[in-house]
Amino acid sequence: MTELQARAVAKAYGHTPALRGVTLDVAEGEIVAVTGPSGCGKSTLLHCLAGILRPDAGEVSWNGQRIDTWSEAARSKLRRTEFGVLFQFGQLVAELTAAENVALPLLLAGTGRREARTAAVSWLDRLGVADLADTRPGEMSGGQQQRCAMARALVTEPRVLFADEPTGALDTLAGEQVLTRLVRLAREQGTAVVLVTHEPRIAAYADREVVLRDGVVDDTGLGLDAPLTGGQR
Ligand SMILES: Nc1ncnc2c1ncn2[C@@H]1O[C@H](COP(=O)(O)OP(=O)(O)OP(=O)(O)O)[C@@H](O)[C@H]1O
Repeated sequence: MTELQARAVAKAYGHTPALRGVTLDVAEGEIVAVTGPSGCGKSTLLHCLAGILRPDAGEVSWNGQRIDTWSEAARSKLRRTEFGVLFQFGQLVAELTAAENVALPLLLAGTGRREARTAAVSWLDRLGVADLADTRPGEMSGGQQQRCAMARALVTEPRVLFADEPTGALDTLAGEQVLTRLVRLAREQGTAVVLVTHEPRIAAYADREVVLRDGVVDDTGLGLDAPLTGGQR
């Protein structure tokens, strides 16, 4: 069943068009990689799908309901409940321990402290960093921080996780290890993932790859192997 739909989504920053009519469906539990050259609109599309940005034209729907017309408060609530968002730099709160960081979305949703802590430690364990529960981000490696950020993005068991180059700050091997774990955990709990990445290797973990080029979906079927006429890969 299609849960998330973008219809002819367009978005410009001033006179710079970023998206020029993108149509895309994400089914329940589907893992979709969004790839394409730098500047082709990947992050903008992710932000529009997640309700962070409002498109200038077109529609974004979730479970058959149009969400791009919702208020900022309603879209923000959706991101705290049914959606999860993960960026390249995990953006952990420096003053909080790993467990406190991961528990935060649950506490904001009204879960009790003890229950939130238990769930946080369990997710840290699933990401392989339970031993860091009482450690602050400043004392962790980049990969460890990113695992904690992933635990925090998954602890609410979102229906869709939006991840923008989530391992971009890690070296290839560390990035791939963290990502395979993320994909496995998402599959286990039926979370759909929209994953923005530059890396064709990483896109291989997805069920489907959507290639953007100059703000539109490239459906030539040539993907990233197509010769480029401009821009960088
Ligand atoms: N805040 C902004 N203000 C102005 N222009 C922007 C802004 N964000 C993005 N753009 C422009 O919109 C276009 C699409 O940017 P976007 O970040 O969505 O691409 P991307 O494919 O994610 O790029 P990258 O792979 O380099 O991260 C680019 O031309 C970019 O320069």
